[in-house]
Amino acid sequence: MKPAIVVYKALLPTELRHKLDEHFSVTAFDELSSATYPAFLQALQNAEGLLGAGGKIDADLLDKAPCLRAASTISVGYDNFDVAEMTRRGIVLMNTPTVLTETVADTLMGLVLATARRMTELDAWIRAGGWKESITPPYYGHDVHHKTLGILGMGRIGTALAQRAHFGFGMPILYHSRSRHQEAETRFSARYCDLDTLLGQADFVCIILPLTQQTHHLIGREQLKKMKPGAMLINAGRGPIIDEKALITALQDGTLSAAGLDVFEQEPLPADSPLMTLPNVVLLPHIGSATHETRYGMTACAVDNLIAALHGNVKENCVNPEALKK
Ligand SMILES: NC(=O)C1=CN([C@@H]2O[C@H](COP(=O)(O)OP(=O)(O)OC[C@H]3O[C@@H](n4cnc5c(N)ncnc54)[C@H](O)[C@@H]3O)[C@@H](O)[C@H]2O)C=CC1
Ligand SMILES: O=C(O)C(=O)CO
Repeated sequence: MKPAIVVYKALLPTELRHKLDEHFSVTAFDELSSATYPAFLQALQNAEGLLGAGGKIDADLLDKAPCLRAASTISVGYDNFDVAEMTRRGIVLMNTPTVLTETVADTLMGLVLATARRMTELDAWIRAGGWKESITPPYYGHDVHHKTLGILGMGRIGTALAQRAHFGFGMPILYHSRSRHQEAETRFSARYCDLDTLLGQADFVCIILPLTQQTHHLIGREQLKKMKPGAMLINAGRGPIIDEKALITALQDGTLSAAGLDVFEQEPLPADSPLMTLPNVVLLPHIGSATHETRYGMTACAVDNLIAALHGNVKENCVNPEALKK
């Protein structure tokens, strides 16, 4: 008999659904809503595998899935999973690094440009009947090329961003990360420094860190005050890395000149968030990796990851290899 799996919020292309069907007995939920949630919980009771995106996968939910052996997330970030609890139960967690790296670095560079050159504000301007004659110096943007870029998190995506900034825009690069990154230093002349130095010297601070206990609210009121006057803050890591209340105050009182955000403390961003009305903010709805090509690559990778995990053939993309030993 094929192992039972539950797929949620995965939007599987036909050929990937067929691939899963060859290996597993699949129960799929395109959306998780109050209408579909009871059936989802019911299906979890026999599921050996779980594949999907988002959601809070904690001990309570794992209790509802007593047969679970592997979970495969269509993302590189896995802060929504209780990894320690999964490892304790011998449940393998798989993710999709690498396939999305270049696309997310493109998004970050796009956010830097859109924020510095006020692209969304000027888009709204022209739609409201404005034209360039009415744009006076207070509405001008700022140069990006040759300005100093600060990268928080010199991992896969941070390095791809450094490559773009160095070769495409001639930007000097500062970075702060858990450890030194030789390739970024050698190939892109990136300079390692502590957080305060980076905040004090960078014209653009780009966050592409994972959300962990250590990075939660890493950027708060004190850190925002340490940023160089006129500097801009870009976040595509996870929303709670920035204290969003402090960010809003800094944007309102001029401590921070502008921000470009793909991620938020609460997602979807609440309609009454002050961020919605601030002109000096560029907002994206967590679409860092959302291109046709990359989302296909991520979904294909997550499918292969689950097949490998449930067939005891894991070679890569395992978040908690200790679980394999249980
Ligand atoms: N907005 C979006 O759509 C997307 C967001 N992401 C986010 O980007 C994150 C990074 O992705 P990758 O570059 O593939 O991961 P990675 O693991 O290659 O890089 C993360 C880097 O952060 C550093 N780091 C971790 N904790 C730190 C700390 N406390 N202090 C300083 N540095 C620390 C690590 O040393 C590493 O260099 C993901 O975890 C996810 O949260 C990723 C993809 C898409
Ligand atoms: O992969 C991730 O971590 C995302 O946020 C979505 O691509």
